[in-house]
This record gives sequence, C-alpha cells and structure tokens, in this order.
Amino acid sequence: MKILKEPIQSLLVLEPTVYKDERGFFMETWQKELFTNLGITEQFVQDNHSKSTKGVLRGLHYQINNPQGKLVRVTKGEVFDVAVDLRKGSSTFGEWFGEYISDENKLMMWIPPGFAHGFYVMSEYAEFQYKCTDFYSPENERCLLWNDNKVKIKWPFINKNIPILSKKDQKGKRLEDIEKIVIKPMKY
Ligand SMILES: Cc1cn([C@H]2C[C@H](O)[C@@H](COP(=O)(O)OP(=O)(O)O[C@H]3O[C@@H](C)C(=O)[C@@H](O)[C@H]3O)O2)c(=O)[nH]c1=O
Repeated sequence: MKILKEPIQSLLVLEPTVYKDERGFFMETWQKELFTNLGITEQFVQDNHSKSTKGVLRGLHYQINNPQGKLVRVTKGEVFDVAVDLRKGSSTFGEWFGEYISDENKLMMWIPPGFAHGFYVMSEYAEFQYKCTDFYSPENERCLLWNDNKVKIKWPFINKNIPILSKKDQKGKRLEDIEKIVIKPMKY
C-alpha cells in the first residue's frame, strides 16, 4: 500500500499492493499497522456498501458534530470520486479534488473527517465499499450541493447529461450556507 497523492492536506489517494497469479488477484484492503504507518490512525466503526447505476451522483455528504473519515474503494465498475474540504480554519476550505477509482485501478481514497464526499458513476453500475470512523447520524448529516457555483466541481458527465440524484441530494446547501466542520487540529 502506498500513498500516490496528497492533493489536499491529509486527503490521500492510495494504491494497494496487488498480487496477481493464474487464479486472479489478492490484496490487503485495510491492515491496522500498515495504515498507522501511513498516518491513518483513526479507528473504524462502520463498513458500508452501495450499488448505483450509470449516471447516479451520490453526495456531497458530510456530518457535523461527529464527522466521519472514510476509506473508500470501488469493487465493481468505475466512479469519479470527489472530496471537498469543509474543515473550519483550513487554508484549503472549499477546495475540491476528484479521482477516477475503479475495480480495474483498485485505487482507494482516504477522506479524513471534515470533508464532504460524493461520487458519480461512469460504468453501467458501480459497487462502492467504504469504512467509516464514526457512526451514521441522520440528525448530523448535511449535504453540500453537487453543483455549487463557488466549489465548481468539474464532473465528467456522460453526454453532458444531468446526473441522477436522490431528493435529499437535490436539496443540498450552497457553500456559503453550510456549517463548517470543527476538527481537532491534531486530526489533520
Ligand atoms: C449512509 C447511511 C444510510 N443509511 C440509510 C438511510 C437511507 O434510508 C438509506 C440511503 O441513504 P442515503 O441516500 O444517504 O445513501 P447514500 O447517498 O449512499 O449516502 C452515502 O453517500 C456517500 C456519498 C457518502 O459519502 C456516505 O457517507 C453516505 O452519506 O440508507 C443507513 O442506514 N446508514 C448509513 O450509514
């Protein structure tokens, strides 16, 4: 496992070591000692798995009071995965980063607490799996609007189609109206 990029402080693109042979492949997707050595020392308390069809955009989600760090990967298909820095006091507040992650390239993203997260499905469908450092908390969950005109994410929409969004995600808030996420400085 190695860090490929750190596009925003503590936001990491990770490349696992993949062992291929005539049977297929093997890789470690999380290993406490390895991740601690990479600087990811948070405890994970929840694992999630979703499936989405082509053109679906989920996000951009974050939680206040109990922000979640997320270790994400794609086990079927391809997505364009996006994180937006919402950490109060961060010099890169409001900046975004996106990476194509797929079952082919096997890249993972470590999205530390304090970021909004979302993804857009490029393939026929995508299965998305991730570990979280805090529990899902509907009362603390917030949504930053996917097409906020200050954040200006360049989504790679297929044929310039409008993405398929949940009702909740259609009603995301603008960057100027969101509650910034308070993180202890030692966490990033
Ligand atoms: C996220 C989540 C949802 N749910 C339930 C609530 C709801 O009835 C149903 C679907 O929820 P959502 O529409 O919020 O699912 P989804 O849009 O997939 O939400 C996820 O989006 C990505 C981008 C993230 O970053 C995740 O943290 C998470 O917010 O699942 C849980 O029970 N536990 C959870 O942890």
